[in-house]
Amino acid sequence: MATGRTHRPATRSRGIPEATVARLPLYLRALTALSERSVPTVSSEELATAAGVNSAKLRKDFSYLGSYGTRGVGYDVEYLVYQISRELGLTQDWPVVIVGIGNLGAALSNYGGFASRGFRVAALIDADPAMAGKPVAGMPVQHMDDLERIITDNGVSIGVITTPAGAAQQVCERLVAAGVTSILNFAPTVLSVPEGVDVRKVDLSIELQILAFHEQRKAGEGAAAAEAALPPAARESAVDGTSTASGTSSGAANTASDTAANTASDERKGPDGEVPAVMPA
Ligand SMILES: NC(=O)c1ccc[n+]([C@@H]2O[C@H](COP(=O)([O-])OP(=O)(O)OC[C@H]3O[C@@H](n4cnc5c(N)ncnc54)[C@H](O)[C@@H]3O)[C@@H](O)[C@H]2O)c1
Repeated sequence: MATGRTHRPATRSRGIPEATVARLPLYLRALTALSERSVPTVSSEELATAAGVNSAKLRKDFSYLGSYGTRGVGYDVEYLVYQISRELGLTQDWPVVIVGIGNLGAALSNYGGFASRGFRVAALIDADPAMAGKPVAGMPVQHMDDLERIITDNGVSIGVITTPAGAAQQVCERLVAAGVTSILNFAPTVLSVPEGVDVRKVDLSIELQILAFHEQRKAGEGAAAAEAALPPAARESAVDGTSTASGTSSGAANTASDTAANTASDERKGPDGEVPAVMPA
């Protein structure tokens, strides 16, 4: 098996940069909400705010789709929903298998949001013989022995891995050998896949680490601002009185921030520069 990562050029063959592709689901979510409220048109500023994206970036992103909007009117909501869905391949039904039906796998199986976005859970698969035939989210869990047949019969190209980390690579290899070419990995491990297989990873603890880093920085800034607001005499006595303690604690805080920042950014990129599926806000 090749060293395995998702090797993708920064720009897709049809000329849409990966960063734009990563923002398309954000636009689609905001547009779907507008469509549900029967809003006919939206300005780039309104849509950018709803999607949490800068409006100049949004206009640039939409230019890749050939969508420029109408001056003074904005973008046609329904047409943009169609365009983005088509670009993301969501105008067709995607059968998906979930492998590892424990706490997380069962929770994902019960999530209703996949179907409305074009993803049909075709099968739930687990290695535990005691699970076989048990209903989860209204479907019987199937055994790993049947994985290859299930994938072929259902034409599955997307697999979700929610097994323990130690089993994930082996599960991944079986999925790929059976014809799966896209994997959403929840297990906390880096998967090796051959050229042509896409892996997206989701790790909520990494997102929490990034938030912890920002929380810590906010707390540090708050303490500095409070100290700066003190009258000079009080500031000096505050510094004198706590010089050792504050020196130690701020040194520790810096070290911890640096560690959190490094961990978060290293983990976020992955060794191959792969970006996790969940993007920070
Ligand atoms: N990405 C995240 O944010 C996130 C959050 C929570 C959990 N996780 C990860 O998700 C995974 C599952 O967590 P969980 O709490 O659901 O665990 P769990 O133990 O409840 O479930 C794991 C399931 O995988 C099955 N399994 C084990 N080996 C298998 C194999 N070789 N083939 C098929 N099935 C196999 C087990 O029988 C079990 O049903 C873990 O790796 C965990 O670290 C990730």
